[in-house]
Amino acid sequence: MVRHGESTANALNQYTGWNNVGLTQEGIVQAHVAAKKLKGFEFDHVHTSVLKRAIITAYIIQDELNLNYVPITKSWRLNERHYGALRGLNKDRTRREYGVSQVHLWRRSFYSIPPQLQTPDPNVGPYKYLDRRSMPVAESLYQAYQRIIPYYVDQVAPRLLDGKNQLIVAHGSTIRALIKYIEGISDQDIDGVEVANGEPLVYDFDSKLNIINSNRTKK
Ligand SMILES: O=C(O)[C@H](O)COP(=O)(O)O
Repeated sequence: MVRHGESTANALNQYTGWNNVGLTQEGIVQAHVAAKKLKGFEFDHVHTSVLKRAIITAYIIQDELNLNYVPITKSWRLNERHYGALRGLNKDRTRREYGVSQVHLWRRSFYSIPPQLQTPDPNVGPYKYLDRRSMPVAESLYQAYQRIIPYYVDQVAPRLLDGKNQLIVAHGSTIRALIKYIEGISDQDIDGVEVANGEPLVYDFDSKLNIINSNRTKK
């Protein structure tokens, strides 16, 4: 699993969520570095969100590894957690306005829901055929987990059980949800898990999907 390279919003320290921002030059470099770290891996399938910062990172990795031919599935279910009315705001400014602990809760607690949008965004582009009731106005990590894990269970786990290596290129909270599920981390302890841009996280599983090996550093 790889979190996309630095985005233009990351560089401005802005809440992003479902905002569709591109990569910075640094983010492009991080994607190439991630690919170099994955040298030697062969993937049978690539999964990503419908947000371009993840898609471009996935394309860079596939290109660098000469795996352009590998099928890729883009799903809204792998989108970043929806940041509601916080999106586009500067994280330091909200710390000054709402306090450090409130911002920490919004960013890292499993159940805290950020301030909601008045109405969901219009169903256009990749969300054209998404049931309006599934369009979030803000998500806690718990709510995002509810739409991310079914994707993993339906699309990733069966291929793992079939012995297929896969690459997931997604977002900080998407990957935190997947780590929580895969490692069985508690609702409280997920609070301390951070995912850096462009740092590949590798899991090896046995035939029953128990983890045999992982490079994730636990604090
Ligand atoms: O959506 C965002 O703002 C970032 O991708 C992740 O933000 P976080 O570090 O606040 O979870």
